[in-house]
Amino acid sequence: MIKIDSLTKEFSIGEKKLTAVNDLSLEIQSGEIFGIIGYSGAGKSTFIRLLNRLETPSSGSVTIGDKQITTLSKKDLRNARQDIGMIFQHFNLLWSRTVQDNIAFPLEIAGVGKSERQKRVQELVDLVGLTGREKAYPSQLSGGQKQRVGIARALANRPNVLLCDEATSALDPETTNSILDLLVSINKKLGLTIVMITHEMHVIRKICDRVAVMEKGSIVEQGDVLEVFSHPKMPVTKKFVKQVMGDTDEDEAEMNQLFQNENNRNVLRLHFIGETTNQALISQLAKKFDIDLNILQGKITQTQRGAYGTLFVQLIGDQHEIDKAVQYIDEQTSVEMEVVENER
Ligand SMILES: Nc1ncnc2c1ncn2[C@@H]1O[C@H](COP(=O)(O)OP(=O)(O)OP(=O)(O)O)[C@@H](O)[C@H]1O
Repeated sequence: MIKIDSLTKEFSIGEKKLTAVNDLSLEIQSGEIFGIIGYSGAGKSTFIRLLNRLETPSSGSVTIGDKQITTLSKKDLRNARQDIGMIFQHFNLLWSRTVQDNIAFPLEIAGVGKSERQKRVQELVDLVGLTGREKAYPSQLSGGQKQRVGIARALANRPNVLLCDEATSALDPETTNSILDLLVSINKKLGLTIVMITHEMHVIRKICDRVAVMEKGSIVEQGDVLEVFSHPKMPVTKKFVKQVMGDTDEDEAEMNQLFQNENNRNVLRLHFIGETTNQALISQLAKKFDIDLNILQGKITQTQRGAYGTLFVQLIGDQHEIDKAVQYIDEQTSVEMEVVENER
């Protein structure tokens, strides 16, 4: 477990003091993928660099496993860092070294012998999907491949924790997805705890179990990703959710317009959260009851903890059958439902 207690980092700029991380406390469980999201300047990079003491805190503590990182001597810190891998937005590779030599670098520093090093490097190359590219130089690789080298290098000494500092921000959406998939598979295969900072809600949605929202050096909201998606509290969180879900207020307004038309009766708003999200519900309803279903609008998005979203559906047919279908959704499924009333 990672335990962060009242962590504060102040920078002095001339006479002025700037508090980049402000009395921040947080617990991250072993084996989870924990995301920290915030806009530029929120203090995310400073925070993640405090975890492995690339930045020295002004006050507070960071404990990873049984080690209090903040009080370790330089030598003990060097050893402790072998348990904490890190990847970066701009990869931070050694440009004059090949893929295999970049990955071997932390093993050389740790004093691992040549034959064991070679074996480990090959394992890592295979793990991150770079087989055949061992002798390439970073300049010959795509952005996604460079990040794969970064990940392999970060995992070389078999760390328990992987810190990701905007690891996909320099990548196009498709490559971002492939790197995120790789991180999930590594998390599952190795039981690695992953802490990632990002300004993209898509990253949180796709791979994180829990999320904390950071603003002005503090965490203003945190929880399970699904919970935060479905019930965002703070304005900043609502803005991030909008990044992925679109503007739900606008959607509502559009739907209300539609309901002014009296032909639009029997409209349901189905709200899916997590395991309850069962898109098969629509086909089930059509099979079980003598009705047609017309999907008017909606958005369902997948998270690590299941899917989340809203569908507006109109039920068409005999009112008795429609009532039975509504009762079925209400009583037999865990989908949250609201019958949207026609105002006329
Ligand atoms: N070494 C430093 N010296 C002085 N101020 C710093 C230093 N590092 C960061 N800051 C300031 O601390 C605040 C938080 O910066 P930080 O980089 O941690 O934010 P961030 O959320 O990661 O944003 P970004 O994604 O833009 O880097 C900013 O106001 C920044 O200017």
